[in-house]
Amino acid sequence: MSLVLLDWMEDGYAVITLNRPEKLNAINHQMVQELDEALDLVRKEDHVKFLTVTGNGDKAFCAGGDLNEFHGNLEEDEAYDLLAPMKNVLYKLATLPIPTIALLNGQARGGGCEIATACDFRYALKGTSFGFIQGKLGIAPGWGGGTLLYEKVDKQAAAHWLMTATMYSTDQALRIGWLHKVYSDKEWTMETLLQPFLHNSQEQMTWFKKQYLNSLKLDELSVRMEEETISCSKLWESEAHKEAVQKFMLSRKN
Ligand SMILES: CC[C@@H](C(=O)O)C(=O)SCCNC(=O)CCNC(=O)[C@H](O)C(C)(C)COP(=O)(O)OP(=O)(O)OC[C@H]1O[C@@H](n2cnc3c(N)ncnc32)[C@H](O)[C@@H]1OP(=O)(O)O
Repeated sequence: MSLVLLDWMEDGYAVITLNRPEKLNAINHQMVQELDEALDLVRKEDHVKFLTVTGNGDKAFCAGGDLNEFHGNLEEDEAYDLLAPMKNVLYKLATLPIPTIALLNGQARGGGCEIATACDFRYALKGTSFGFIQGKLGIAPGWGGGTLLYEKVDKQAAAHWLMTATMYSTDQALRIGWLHKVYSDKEWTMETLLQPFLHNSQEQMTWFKKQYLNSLKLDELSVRMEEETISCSKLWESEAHKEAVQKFMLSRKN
C-alpha cells in the first residue's frame, strides 16, 4: 500500500497526502522513500502551479518520526543514517521550484512540524495544535526543520519554540507568523483554501517562488540543515532520549 499519495488536480495543482492515519501519519522509512519519489515527480511536471501537503484522517497531519524505526537505542552513526534521508527530502521540499502549502488538517508533532515548516505556507484547521516537542525527548529537530524554522519566523520566536518544546494552539502559531490562516470545519474545502492561488499562471507561480528562493542563501541553508542532522544524531545517544522513547513505547503496550 502507498503510504504517500500523489494526486494531480484538474485546476493545475498537485496534492501529497501522508497516508498512514492509523499511526497518525508518523513517518517511517517507506514514507521517506515515497515522499522523495513524489517530490521528484512533481518537480518534473512543468504544468503544475503549486503543491499542497496534507495528512489523511481527522486526527493528525503528522505525529513525527515513527518511534518504532526512529527508536531510542540507535548509535550516533545509525541515527545519522536514518535522519539524513528525511533531511534531504525536506531540503527538496523547501527548494521545490513551485510554491508549497501545508494543509494542517490535524495536530503536528516533532517531525510533523518540520515537514510543515519546509512548506512555504501553512493553513490550519481550527482546534489543531502543533509542537516542536523534540526538546522534551532529549533531542532537537533532526530533519533540518529547526533550521527552516529560523527562516520562516522571527529568530527569537523560533528559539523560544524549540527550547521550550511546548504545544502551540492555532492562535499562538498565528501570532508568531508560523501559521498563515486558520479555517473552521465548514470552510475547510479545497475551493476555499486554495482559491487565492488558483488565478495565478504556472509562470507567475514559478517566478514568485524563484524570487523567494533567491532571498534564502541556499548553499548555506543546506550546510546548516546538515549540521542540524549531525547534532541530533549526537543527542540521540543521550539517556534522556532513550528514556523518553521508552516511555512512549511502554505507554503503547498498556
Ligand atoms: C524521530 C524524528 C524526530 C525529528 O527529527 O523531528 C521526531 O519526529 S521526534 C517526535 C516524535 N513524535 C512523538 O514523540 C509523538 C508520539 N505520539 C504521541 O505522543 C501520541 O501518539 C499523540 C501524538 C500525543 C497522540 O495521542 P493519542 O491521540 O492518544 O493517539 P495514540 O497515541 O493512541 O496514537 C494512535 C496510534 O498512532 C501511533 N503513533 C502515534 N505517534 C507515533 C509515532 N511518532 N511513531 C509511531 N507510532 C505513533 C500510536 O502508537 C497509536 O498506534 P497503536 O499503538 O497501534 O494504537
